Amino acid sequence: MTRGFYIGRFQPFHNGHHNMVAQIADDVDELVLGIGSADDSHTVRNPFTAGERIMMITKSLVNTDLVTYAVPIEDLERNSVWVSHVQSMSPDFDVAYSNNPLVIQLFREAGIEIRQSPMFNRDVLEGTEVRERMINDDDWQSLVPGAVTEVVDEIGGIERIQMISDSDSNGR
Ligand SMILES: Nc1ncnc2c1ncn2[C@@H]1O[C@H](COP(=O)(O)OP(=O)(O)OP(=O)(O)O)[C@@H](O)[C@H]1O
Ligand SMILES: NC(=O)c1ccc[n+]([C@@H]2O[C@H](COP(=O)(O)O)[C@@H](O)[C@H]2O)c1
Repeated sequence: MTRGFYIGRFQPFHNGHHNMVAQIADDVDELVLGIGSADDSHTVRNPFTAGERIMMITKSLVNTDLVTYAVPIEDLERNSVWVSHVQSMSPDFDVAYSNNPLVIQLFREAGIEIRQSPMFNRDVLEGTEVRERMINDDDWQSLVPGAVTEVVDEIGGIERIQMISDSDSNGR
């Protein structure tokens, strides 16, 4: 039995993340999805709460042939103890997945196996691009699983991100 760990901010969970999970599913029996920056929400860069991101992920992966756990992980001021913090919040895992250079470095230094994946269609499958389209009333729905569109509708996500962007001093 192998359990993997995949961390991201998932703001929102998009088709690039979904493809990455589909690929990871070939390697592992179970997967923990770490919801990074769990303490942040209501900014342009991090518009959705940890709870909202749990809904997006759980509903998007309902038909995936994999046991999944979504676990919120708050940020820390100290990178040097971040991996221990992650381990303290997550079910045990054998291998971590990320394409983020800092995350890769921290797991490596902690002696944990880390795997990267190719980027899928990165010119559009990027959280920043999805959020820009939400703000500008462009087509963001084609970049995310159908379940994410439903969650964003349910929580009034478009109204929220447009409001934040209007009043904004938060970075994108
Ligand atoms: N299109 C993609 N294909 C493969 N992996 C991706 C893709 N987009 C993001 N990832 C990876 O998924 C993980 C989580 O990504 P993250 O939540 O930061 O999304 P992002 O699209 O990079 O968002 P943002 O633009 O908001 O920073 C990171 O390791 C990231 O490199
Ligand atoms: N010191 C820390 O709190 C620390 C260090 C490395 C990564 N992280 C988090 O891990 C997540 C990585 O996800 P992304 O690949 O989506 O950036 C982010 O939420 C990031 O803030 C936090």
